[in-house]
Amino acid sequence: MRIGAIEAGGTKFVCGIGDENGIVLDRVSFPTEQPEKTLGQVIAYFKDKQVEAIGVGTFGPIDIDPNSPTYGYVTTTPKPGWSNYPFLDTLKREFDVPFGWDTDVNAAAFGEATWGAAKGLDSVLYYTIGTGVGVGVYAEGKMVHGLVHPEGGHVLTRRHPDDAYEGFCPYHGDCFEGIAAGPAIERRWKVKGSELSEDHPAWRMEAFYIGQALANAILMISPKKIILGGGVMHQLQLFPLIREEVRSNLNGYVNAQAIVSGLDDYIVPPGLGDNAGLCGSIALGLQAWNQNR
Ligand SMILES: Nc1ncnc2c1ncn2[C@@H]1O[C@H](COP(=O)(O)OP(=O)(O)OP(=O)(O)O)[C@@H](O)[C@H]1O
Ligand SMILES: [Zn+2]
Repeated sequence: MRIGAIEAGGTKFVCGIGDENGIVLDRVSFPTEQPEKTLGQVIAYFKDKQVEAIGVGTFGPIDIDPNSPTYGYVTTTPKPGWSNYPFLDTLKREFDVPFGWDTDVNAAAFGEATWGAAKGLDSVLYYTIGTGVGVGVYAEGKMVHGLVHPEGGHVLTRRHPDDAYEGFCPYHGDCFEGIAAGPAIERRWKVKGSELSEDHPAWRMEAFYIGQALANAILMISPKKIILGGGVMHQLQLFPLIREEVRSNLNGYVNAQAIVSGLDDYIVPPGLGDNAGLCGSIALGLQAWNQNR
């Protein structure tokens, strides 16, 4: 079967076709511009693709409450043109198929639980640490929705004693995203993260912040696996440093094998690699199709 998938990011859109096993059959990508233009490209791409469902995993914040009059809207984003934009309705007008709709990170968590590093688990957290920080929560076999959706990038972390950087979050300054996302690394050290050497002190400081956010999440959600993706996590030397910080923050309090002796398998990169987002959207589309049968 052919499932359409849209991974809508703040900088680029990825559209693709996948099958019911999460295999990506085709993909294209274009920059995120004004919604009329970008969604026009999305519609043109899917026009002749004969998909049976479409899954959308998108940047947010978004309205995911099916009973809300603005369900399927992007809500308060500063992204020019996208604030209060009826993203989902624009697509529904063109394609008479079931639609799945969730945040990019909830979708990625779902995709990883369906086909990736958390395959078979009913509980996983997915972090993307890139231009921003997003957290997807999949718990008890469902993507977590509440008042809105989880916004775990904006939790507060204690400051590193040697860190003078003020943070860039327009809402909170030095929240976790403000102090640990890619732009924070670049502004603090005056060089792009990708150009810092593997043993630069930046990575210990980065792990210090990520380790706190993860320890908090472990205490609050008790996930069975934590997956860390996004541009910054291409720095694989971060993984052992983060595990060390998590161990030290929890300090023996959480008595589970995964924490006590299994952190190497507990805090891991995406099993689906750079397809985590797109596969998540395929999984959303497949779920919508199944619910509609
Ligand atoms: N190899 C790398 N090492 C360190 N930082 C990197 C690396 N590659 C990209 N980054 C940083 O990650 C950020 C881009 O993140 P990503 O590639 O996940 O894109 P994005 O989709 O725009 O981010 P987001 O998921 O927040 O929308 C930039 O700040 C960039 O400097
Ligand atoms: Zn913030």
